[in-house]
Amino acid sequence: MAKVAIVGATGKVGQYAALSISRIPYVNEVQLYGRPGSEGILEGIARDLIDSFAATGTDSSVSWSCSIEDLKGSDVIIFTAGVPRKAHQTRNDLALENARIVKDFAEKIATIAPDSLLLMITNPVDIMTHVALKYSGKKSNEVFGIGTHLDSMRLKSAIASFFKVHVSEVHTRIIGEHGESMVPLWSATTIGGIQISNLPSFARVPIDEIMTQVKCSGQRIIASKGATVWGPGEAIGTLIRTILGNEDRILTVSAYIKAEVHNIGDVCIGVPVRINRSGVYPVPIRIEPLEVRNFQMSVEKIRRITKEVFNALENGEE
Ligand SMILES: NC(=O)C1=CN([C@@H]2O[C@H](COP(=O)(O)OP(=O)(O)OC[C@H]3O[C@@H](n4cnc5c(N)ncnc54)[C@H](O)[C@@H]3O)[C@@H](O)[C@H]2O)C=CC1
Ligand SMILES: O=C([O-])CC(=O)C(=O)O
Repeated sequence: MAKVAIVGATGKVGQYAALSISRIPYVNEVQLYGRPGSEGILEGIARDLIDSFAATGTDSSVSWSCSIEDLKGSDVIIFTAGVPRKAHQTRNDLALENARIVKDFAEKIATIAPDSLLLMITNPVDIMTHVALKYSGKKSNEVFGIGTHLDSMRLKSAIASFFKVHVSEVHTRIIGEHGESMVPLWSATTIGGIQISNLPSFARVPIDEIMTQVKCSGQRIIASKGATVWGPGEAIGTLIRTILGNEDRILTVSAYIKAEVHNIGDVCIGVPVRINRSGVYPVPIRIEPLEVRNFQMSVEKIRRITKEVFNALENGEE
């Protein structure tokens, strides 16, 4: 059984993540953590969550706290604290503001929760994952981000809809930045176990249209309803279930790579990893030359912004 804590639990994603993880049978304690002063709202969220349990037969305990020491003993800490973007912004526009929040938190939990896995959601998630890794001093398998898992879900739905098949028949993944430079791996996409390019109808797939839809999904949802909530919340649920069930599934998350993709590394970015109870393990892969080139460009972009953020954090820049 496991204790899972949510940092940023008063936020929109934090609240839905709480509901989503409370339904995982391995979770016996959900801890809602918020900034000092948010005790009242945390209590309300906890009560509302507990009200749902009688209907779902959920049997976890729910606690709330504004004291960071209470995160001690968490098996996994899900980090959703920070500013979300407005529809006219890119995720990278949030980098420095959110990096300061992540750094402060990572330094504190280094001693409070040295054994916890840390799942980053806050955007820009690849850069926040690297900031959390650096300042928490944790091992690289213990700190990871939701990365391109949600983008891969979005692509999977779009492909299933085009081919009129159940989503479970589609296997695909997107690697790279959770953002504009993301790279769909058509070479790793199958429908009913058949490589997608071996299906005659592949020629009719509107690839550019589908990728625009995937890339703009977050922005479109933010423009119309203010925030993306259920997609990320369910993605968080899948990741936590995979970890706590020690499932060894291969999912695409933001992880620190050394050289696993064609010798490209020293960056936190979306890649296929094997996930289990002790964390994430990037899977060495070989992909098509065009995919390598696009991944390399995505890596260079993320490395550059990460470096700028690290420099600004070290120099105390505003
Ligand atoms: N990577 C992904 O796939 C996704 C990432 N996100 C990101 O998750 C983050 C949260 O999004 P929402 O829940 O919609 O935002 P929200 O505004 O509803 O919630 C933000 C949370 O962060 C806390 N917070 C804000 N400033 C803080 C500070 N200085 N120190 C400590 N805590 C602070 C707030 O109290 C609140 O709990 C954003 O950065 C958003 O971009 C959201 C959806 C998907
Ligand atoms: O678009 C955003 O800012 C939120 C997010 O990362 C997503 O839903 O993909």
